[in-house]
Amino acid sequence: MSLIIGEISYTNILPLYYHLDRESLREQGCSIIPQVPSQLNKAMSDGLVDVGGISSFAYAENTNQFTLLPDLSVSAYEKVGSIFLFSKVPIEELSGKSIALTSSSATSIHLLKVILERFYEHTVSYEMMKPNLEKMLLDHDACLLIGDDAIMATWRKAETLYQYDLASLWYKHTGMPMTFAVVAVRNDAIERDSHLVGQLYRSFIHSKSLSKEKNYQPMIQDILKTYGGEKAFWDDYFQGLYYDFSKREQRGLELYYQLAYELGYLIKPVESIHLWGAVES
Ligand SMILES: C=C(O[C@@H]1C=C(C(=O)O)C=C[C@H]1O)C(=O)O
Repeated sequence: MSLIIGEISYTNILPLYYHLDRESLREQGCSIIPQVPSQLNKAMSDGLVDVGGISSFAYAENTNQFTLLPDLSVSAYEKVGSIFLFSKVPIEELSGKSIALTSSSATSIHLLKVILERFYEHTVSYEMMKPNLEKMLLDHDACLLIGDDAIMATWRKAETLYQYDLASLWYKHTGMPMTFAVVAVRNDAIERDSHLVGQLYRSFIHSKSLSKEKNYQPMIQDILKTYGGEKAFWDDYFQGLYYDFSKREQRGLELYYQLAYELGYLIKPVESIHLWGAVES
């Protein structure tokens, strides 16, 4: 019995992992692998990771192989605070321009495409690049960064750049929340080790509840040591993120999947979001 657990190496998902009972999971043969979302998405779809946080877009590409753990996500309503388009021109003027996209993302790069193509009717060229604001903007008109790369970039970006929060743009045009990450488990891992998946699930829920109960302290104290910044910034950041996955967040995600499918970014439509233990209707 063992599980390989993926852990997104960005602070946004930390409340789900911070209070995990790592000791007990390790004793039962589990290992935890920290990687950026795009790497975890691939590792999970290749069967190298069994369970963990992944891009919500990656779930849509693997609905036949993955099941979602209920009540867990990284979602945002009016702002996310760590997924930004940095642009040399206002967003309305991006048609015909080139945009560099961070290679660490799957959800946000497709969300940006949906927003620009569907809501602004822009035709834009894209290039995937390693996350680095300065290098990305050398040969491009705009760039998309996520996670801590985006946060750090806001701390040092030039005043001349326009900055757009993708959750705010999505909310403005749809009135819906956006779910960036979900916690998925491979169906073969459920068949093999459902007891351990259950234990891990309860530990995720415990971590989420305890993180909220403690108002994200002492997690923020640790983040300050690693990343710096102001305590007030991190307090505000975590207050703006939602870690539940209620019907409302699911409806927002379904709309995103539908638009991504209509624009050809998903090969198959997502018929339904499959939650572990949920009765199929
Ligand atoms: C909230 C964020 O969401 C992240 C964005 C992801 C993506 O774009 O694929 C994947 C996982 C999330 O942790 C963030 O990057 O800040």
